[in-house]
Amino acid sequence: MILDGKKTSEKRLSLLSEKIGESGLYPRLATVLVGQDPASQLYVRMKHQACERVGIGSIGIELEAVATTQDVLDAVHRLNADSMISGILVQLPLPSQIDTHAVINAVDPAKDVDGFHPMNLGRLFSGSPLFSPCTPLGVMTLLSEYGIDPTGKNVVVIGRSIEVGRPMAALMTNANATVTITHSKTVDLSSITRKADILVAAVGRAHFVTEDMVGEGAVVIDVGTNYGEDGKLCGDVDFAAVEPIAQAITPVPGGVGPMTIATLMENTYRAEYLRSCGSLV
Ligand SMILES: NC(=O)C1=CN([C@@H]2O[C@H](COP(=O)(O)OP(=O)(O)OC[C@H]3O[C@@H](n4cnc5c(N)ncnc54)[C@H](OP(=O)(O)O)[C@@H]3O)[C@@H](O)[C@H]2O)C=CC1
Ligand SMILES: Nc1nc(=O)c2c([nH]1)NC[C@@H]1CN(c3ccc(C(=O)N[C@@H](CCC(=O)O)C(=O)O)cc3)C=[N+]21
Repeated sequence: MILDGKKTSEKRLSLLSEKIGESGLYPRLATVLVGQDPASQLYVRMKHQACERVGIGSIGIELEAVATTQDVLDAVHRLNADSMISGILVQLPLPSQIDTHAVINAVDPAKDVDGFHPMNLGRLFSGSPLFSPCTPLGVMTLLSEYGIDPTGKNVVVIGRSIEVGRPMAALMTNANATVTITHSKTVDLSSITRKADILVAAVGRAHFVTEDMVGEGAVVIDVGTNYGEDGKLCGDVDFAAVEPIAQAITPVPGGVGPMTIATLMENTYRAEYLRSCGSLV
């Protein structure tokens, strides 16, 4: 079975659009883009388009590639103080001269729709999340839409980044899975991945997950977005080889990527909703 992230995200965006319309609220997302990396520009554009589709206002702050940490912090502080803004997203990766941790830490946790602020990660890890990172939360939503319950399942996550691997493991733990996180220092990776009922690949290497690494009937989630030499987008999983033995698998494109964007929209609405109830100050 193919887990269709494109279709599922369309469904979620339509529902969200109705919900926003009925709420009388007008959420607004601010994106901060530093430099002119074409992939980052594309992603930011996609986020603005999704905003427009669901009735979220959006503004884009663009800074030069030579911007300093202080320049980015100034932009973030202005957005924190701006009562018109519900959510803030600083597009990653930032140029190497910028202190990414300082920037993430500067975002008001109540506007942190990416869920990368230590307070939000701490809440996620303690089992009472406020905002969870969009990519792993989008994976949870996709599984739930297909009726796949992680309870009691062996989940193996390849990758331990703050953006994907670690929060993925935390969300799965909160959903009662038994979780193993693996990374580049893991010994005998395939013996571990073969035991997974649900395998999540967030490595950043094309065709990294081959059929010998996957057990019969596993659910395979491919987070990778790699651009091949031909310029085409492909995931971390060798789809053609793994699909026949998997119970369910996400394609790239059309899998986790669109779910990330839909989840960002849901988090932004949530930020505005919580603010309107006075749940967050
Ligand atoms: N679809 C979407 O919405 C999104 C997709 N992505 C994509 O997901 C992928 C992962 O992203 P991200 O987590 O940010 O990437 P990072 O580069 O931050 O993390 C990659 C992880 O993979 C691990 N790794 C690298 N090589 C191996 C190996 N040989 N064996 C086992 N583990 C290995 C690294 O281990 P170590 O820690 O030891 O270095 C690291 O933990 C990328 O392709 C990215 O583009 C990311 C965000 C959103
Ligand atoms: N602060 C921050 N938050 C992020 O969430 C964030 C980020 N920085 N930096 C980069 C990664 C990557 N990311 C993706 C979003 C959508 C698709 C997506 O929709 N992909 C489409 C295809 C897009 C295409 O045509 O290339 C798909 O897979 O079908 C992919 C990847 C969010 N990220």
